[in-house]
Amino acid sequence: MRVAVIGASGRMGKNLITAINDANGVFLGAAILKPGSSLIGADAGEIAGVGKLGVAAVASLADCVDDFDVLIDFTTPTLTLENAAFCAKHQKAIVVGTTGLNDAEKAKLNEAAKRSPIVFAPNMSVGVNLTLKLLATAAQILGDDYDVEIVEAHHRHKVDSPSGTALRMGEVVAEALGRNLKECAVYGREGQTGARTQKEIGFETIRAGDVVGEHSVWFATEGERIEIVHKASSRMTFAKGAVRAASWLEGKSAGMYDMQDVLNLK
Ligand SMILES: NC(=O)C1=CN([C@@H]2O[C@H](COP(=O)(O)OP(=O)(O)OC[C@H]3O[C@@H](n4cnc5c(N)ncnc54)[C@H](OP(=O)(O)O)[C@@H]3O)[C@@H](O)[C@H]2O)C=CC1
Ligand SMILES: O=C(O)C1=N[C@H](C(=O)O)C[C@H](O)C1
Repeated sequence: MRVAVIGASGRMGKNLITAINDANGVFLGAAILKPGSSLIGADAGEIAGVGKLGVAAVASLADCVDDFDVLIDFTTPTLTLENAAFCAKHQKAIVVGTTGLNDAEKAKLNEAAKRSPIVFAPNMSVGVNLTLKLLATAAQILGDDYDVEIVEAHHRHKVDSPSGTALRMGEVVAEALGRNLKECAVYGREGQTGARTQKEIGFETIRAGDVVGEHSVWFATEGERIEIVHKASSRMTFAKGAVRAASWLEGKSAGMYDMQDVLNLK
């Protein structure tokens, strides 16, 4: 399977090229950079630091449309939507790791998934996807007596908050408790907020230094507290998951899938 990486010189882009190079059964078909990048024409393997791979970086998907079967996209919401529309038009599968899409943008991605298969997940690591299962179980057992708070920390460059993973964790817990996250989420308290309400789910965000990604979900009541914690120490965990998703997409029909589908966790 030939895989293309867009945003190839980004934090995830370089890890994705490395993960594709390490994997069996997939190889790098194309690498796409922002138009105007000084790296256009450079070897994608050298951009990623894995040595020459014989794939010169290009400035658009149109420049490499015949060179890939599946695109991996960890970029920005606006660009991801353009890429998904391109893939739908050209019958290519796409793995989307981009976070920070609003509801309207997610609806557009769902439209594209009617024409070609998409794996879309805010976190591609096996550990986080297992954690989502643990959270649903914990919430079902603990019920409304336990206050739920979600704390996440990421590097100083991250542009969206809370993280896509934290929001997905909130959705999973809310669903297990029979709540709608849109109605019960509270983001970053400040000032005279009043006492906590029983059914709110709180989100706290830390942005600092080079933190790869940490998520901690608290279930706290009088007398005890459970914390379910996931800490990523390398972006390769996300990249390997995305490459696994790309392989899994081979032969799939159009539709919207997530990492729970890829990992058979549903
Ligand atoms: N689902 C998951 O498991 C994970 C998701 N993410 C998400 O992935 C996204 C990217 O994160 P990260 O890699 O840290 O961010 P980066 O900013 O490092 O990477 C984004 C890349 O996209 C490039 N880009 C921007 N515009 C274009 C364009 N028009 N054409 C081609 N490339 C373009 C940028 O280029 P330039 O630098 O030149 O602007 C940059 O290299 C975020 O939404 C993040 O939250 C991150 C990790 C894991
Ligand atoms: O921007 C990041 O770095 C990450 N983003 C994802 C998110 O928003 O959940 C996943 C991971 O935690 C790293």
